[in-house]
Amino acid sequence: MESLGEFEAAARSRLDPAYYDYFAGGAGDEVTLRANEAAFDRLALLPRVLRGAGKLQLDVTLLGSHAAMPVLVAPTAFHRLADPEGERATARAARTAETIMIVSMASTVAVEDVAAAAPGAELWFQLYIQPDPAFTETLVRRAEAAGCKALVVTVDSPTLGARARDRRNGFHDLPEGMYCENLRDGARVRPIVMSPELSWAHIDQLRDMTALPIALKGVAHPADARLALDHGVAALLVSNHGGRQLDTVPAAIDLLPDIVSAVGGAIPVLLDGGVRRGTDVLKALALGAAAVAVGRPVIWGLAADGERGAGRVLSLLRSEVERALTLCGCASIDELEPGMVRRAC
Ligand SMILES: Cc1cc2nc3c(=O)[nH]c(=O)nc-3n(C[C@H](O)[C@H](O)[C@H](O)COP(=O)(O)O)c2cc1C
Ligand SMILES: CC(C)CC(=O)C(=O)O
Repeated sequence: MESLGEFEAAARSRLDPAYYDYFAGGAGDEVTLRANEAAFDRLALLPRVLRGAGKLQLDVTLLGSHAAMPVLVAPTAFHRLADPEGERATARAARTAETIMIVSMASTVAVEDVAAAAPGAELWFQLYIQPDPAFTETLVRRAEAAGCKALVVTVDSPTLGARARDRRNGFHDLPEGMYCENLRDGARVRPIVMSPELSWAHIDQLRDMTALPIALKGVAHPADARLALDHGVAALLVSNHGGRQLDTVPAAIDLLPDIVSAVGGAIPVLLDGGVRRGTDVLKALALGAAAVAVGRPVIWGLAADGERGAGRVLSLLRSEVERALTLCGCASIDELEPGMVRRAC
């Protein structure tokens, strides 16, 4: 398969339609879901020429973790719905691509087992802070012990987005025998609680609880980006949750410039949402992202062909980034700058 679009088609033909809809769908009228991809298409790249470019350089170091390319695996739930090996397969694919996998708190393989399946993989852990601080601490300790190098706290989910496809399909529970393994607490599996009561005080408490760097995922407003700096956050992930939470939030790539300017280089800014081509990666990096993450494309790879499919998605993106960078007259991703991106229409 030669493009991420083909992986989605292959995944769709293999998946139970209700699972396909869960993975593919968004909230409300899916305005934001569509906008994420469409906004990349409205941006044009302006290449430089005759630059005597040297050897390609795609490596990035983020929060002390190394990635051989500026494309990370975004945290997505329920990988065993796509492949029996689930997150084990994803972690191995990420390790082969030498990139960072952000393990979802809602993974269907326990974080310890994800780590054990892919020794040497660079893992971060995505956390929904739970109202019970003792349980949040249990999750943090498990992520630390499993070797995760950062916590990615998702802050765009004070409640779950309204997902019409799931309602229509009656999809609200994992099938028999599949669980959110990180939510096990003795004999029971706890539900994930999304709470509107979370505040910056919870971020401060988390900072006191752990030495791991904390990234916030889902910051959209520049004022919140500035507050994040005041609260010692180590990175921001600009994201609208792939259009699955509040509908009609702007496309992720359209949110990026204001967040980058609010942060003023103090901490790295990452982005996810709608990245489907190497050229999308370049646009985000040129506009100031330190790296991007991909959610659905990895799931499509996983559903199409397990570890190999997820690996192929990542290697396709890598080769697209390499070619686009060379065609832009650049050797290193550090040479990308805002002047190379134009609004196309
Ligand atoms: C099926 C699915 C499950 C997701 N699960 C989580 C999750 O557990 N935690 C989280 O913070 N974000 C979750 N997300 C959001 C992703 O991390 C990411 O923001 C989004 O997928 C990026 O958009 P993209 O799919 O267009 O690349 C999920 C997204 C999808 C599609
Ligand atoms: C609610 C979770 C289990 C997963 C999630 O964040 C999502 O489906 O977007």
